[in-house]
Amino acid sequence: MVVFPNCKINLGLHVTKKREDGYHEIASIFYPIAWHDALEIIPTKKESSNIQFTTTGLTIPGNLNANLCVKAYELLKKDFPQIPSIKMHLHKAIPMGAGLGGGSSDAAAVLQLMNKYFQLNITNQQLQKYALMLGSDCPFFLLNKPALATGRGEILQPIKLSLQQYQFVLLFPSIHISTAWAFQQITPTMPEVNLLDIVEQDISKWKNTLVNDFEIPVFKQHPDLALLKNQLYANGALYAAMSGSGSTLFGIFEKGQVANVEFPKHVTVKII
Ligand SMILES: C[C@@](CO)(OP(=O)(O)O)[C@H](O)COP(=O)(O)OP(=O)(O)OC[C@H]1O[C@@H](n2ccc(N)nc2=O)[C@H](O)[C@@H]1O
Ligand SMILES: Nc1ncnc2c1ncn2[C@@H]1O[C@H](COP(=O)(O)OP(=O)(O)O)[C@@H](O)[C@H]1O
Repeated sequence: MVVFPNCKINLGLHVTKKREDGYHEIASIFYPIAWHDALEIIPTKKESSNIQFTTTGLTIPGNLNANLCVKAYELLKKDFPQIPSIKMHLHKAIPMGAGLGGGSSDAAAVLQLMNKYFQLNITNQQLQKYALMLGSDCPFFLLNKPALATGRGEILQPIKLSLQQYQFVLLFPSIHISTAWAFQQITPTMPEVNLLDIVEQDISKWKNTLVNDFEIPVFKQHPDLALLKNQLYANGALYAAMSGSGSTLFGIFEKGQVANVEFPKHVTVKII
């Protein structure tokens, strides 16, 4: 069985509080974006290990056994020993360390796929708990609809927000940002604005109101990213920002406006 996990962008992101457990409270609007990996699971006869995991596409840093897909399999296998041995293949297309949540999306897909394929009958509520054990972004991908995220990112309030009439330009400048490092750069503060109020307004108003707290420290470390954001606006973006802890910048354009846009050669450009 093959599925195609997608990524997300953050429309506004505030880091509001540091918690006792080392994580931070955030407030952000998560919006799904149709840039996909591909993931296949095939049950197999029991071999030396429970899971044979292979990848193609972009090279994923770190040991294969540390991959979130393998961790998701092992997490369920611990509680559901009836899960058979499997072959799992991931074709990686979503950039990593990019603020797009690709790894979390893959992990959420493994949880959902195994629940369905092996008829584990895990409730949505329990799946959300497993997902949060794998990553703060992971529960969002079980919902995969526009939502206000609070807490670590797992308290999700679905919202009515459709940006289907626009085109998205995503720019990945091949800079890998560590999420843990990005959080450490921030002094948490409660925002004076309300994200839900802002996204209800016309997109032309977002430029001066919708803020990602990570932009200041990440742009300070990588000034080229601020230039790329400016380029998105110079090319006619209605709204432009960094996604999550970076380094991907996105611009939201009127359809048809994107054809004339040009960006530096070293940047991966995805138009959706
Ligand atoms: C910043 C956000 C915004 O959507 O996304 P990305 O930029 O990574 O895509 C998320 O909060 C990232 O979620 P995710 O990438 O799943 O993070 P995790 O694996 O849970 O945590 C990685 C590290 O980031 C820090 N962390 C993460 C989430 C959070 N609410 N508070 C934190 O302090 C912790 O130091 C943690 O050890
Ligand atoms: N399936 C996976 N896809 C991508 N990265 C993974 C995966 N499993 C583990 N990782 C690790 O997680 C890191 C962050 O990846 P990712 O979730 O894509 O970043 P971000 O949340 O910043 O978009 C990677 O550099 C990699 O070491």
